[in-house]
Amino acid sequence: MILVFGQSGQVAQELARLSPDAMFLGRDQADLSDPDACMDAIRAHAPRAVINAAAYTAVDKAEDEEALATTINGTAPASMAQACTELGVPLVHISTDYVFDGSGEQPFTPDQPTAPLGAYGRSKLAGEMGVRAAGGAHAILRTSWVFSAHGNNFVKTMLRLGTDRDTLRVVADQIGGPTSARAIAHACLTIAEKLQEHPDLSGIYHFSGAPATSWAGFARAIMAIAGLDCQIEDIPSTEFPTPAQRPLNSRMDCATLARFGLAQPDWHADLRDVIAELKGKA
Ligand SMILES: NC(=O)C1=CN([C@@H]2O[C@H](COP(=O)(O)OP(=O)(O)OC[C@H]3O[C@@H](n4cnc5c(N)ncnc54)[C@H](OP(=O)(O)O)[C@@H]3O)[C@@H](O)[C@H]2O)C=CC1
Ligand SMILES: Cc1cn([C@H]2C[C@H](O)[C@@H](COP(=O)(O)OP(=O)(O)O[C@H]3O[C@@H](C)C(=O)[C@@H](O)[C@H]3O)O2)c(=O)[nH]c1=O
Ligand SMILES: [Mg+2]
Repeated sequence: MILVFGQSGQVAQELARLSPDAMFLGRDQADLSDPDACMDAIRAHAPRAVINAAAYTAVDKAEDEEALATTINGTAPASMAQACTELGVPLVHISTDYVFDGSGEQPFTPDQPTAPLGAYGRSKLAGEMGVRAAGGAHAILRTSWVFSAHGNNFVKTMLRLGTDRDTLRVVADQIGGPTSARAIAHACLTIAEKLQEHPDLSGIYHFSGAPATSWAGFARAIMAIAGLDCQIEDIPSTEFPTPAQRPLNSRMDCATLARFGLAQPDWHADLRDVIAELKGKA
């Protein structure tokens, strides 16, 4: 059995669709603010692989709650990895582009130095280090700009705002790869299967949607596909102040994912699917 931490999140819900036989632990079954409980859950269920799809993802709020974010995103994954190492089963752990400082214009490779700009990024980096330190079979999958029909995400925010407003001001100097939760879930399952036979493939991998765009570019695509008459005005990040600073360059080089037979997903195609799904629900 594959054990998944997370139940209500974007990636967890897509994992449930693709792999209904997996076991999903929501907050009630395993609270990541109690890392020992996560360790105990793995020991108790003795799965053949573990996927961690739960995290503290409120980027701005993390600035005020760094200790809690660090327990959930740093200590809990480290404890999961220790339990997985004991059992000899692989852990697939999801991380973020926000571990980088966003300098330059080239895509970051997995081995490039990290330097998070905010508390969320620091907490996720702590998780990466904890997972690696446990010394077992693992994949750290760094992804970015996750969207889906569930939960909170930029696509749903834009659809909501775009319905009421004629224009929206959106940052155009942060560049990255929007990634569907569906594609991430598929990648996690593929990697979890392969790592069981090939623990030598352990390491950090990048997985983000292509082609790279800005949040403003992504917003325009959302309005176009949804048929909403809302103009997107390009603004610099300096005109959209937020408690946490975001990286300007979130481009990630995903080439090494080919080791698992995975390529970058086309976010346009996935965005069409998500918007169609949301329209179906409405
Ligand atoms: N969202 C994004 O844009 C990006 C996300 N990532 C990473 O991808 C992964 C999946 O993110 P995504 O699906 O978007 O996340 P969501 O924000 O959609 O969901 C987060 C999940 O974590 C759970 N969770 C939060 N705190 C706890 C806790 N203390 N104990 C147990 N569960 C908890 C939530 O449960 P509940 O519903 O009960 O709160 C929820 O199921 C994370 O590792 C995230 O860091 C990486 C790049 C971009
Ligand atoms: C709503 C809105 C946002 N923005 C900007 C703010 C921000 O720079 C950008 C995206 O807004 P969000 O709130 O979705 O950003 P954010 O929550 O920081 O998204 C991040 O979440 C974490 C979990 C990750 O790991 C990252 O990969 C990334 O997806 O758009 C505008 O410019 N105009 C607007 O009207
Ligand atoms: Mg957000």
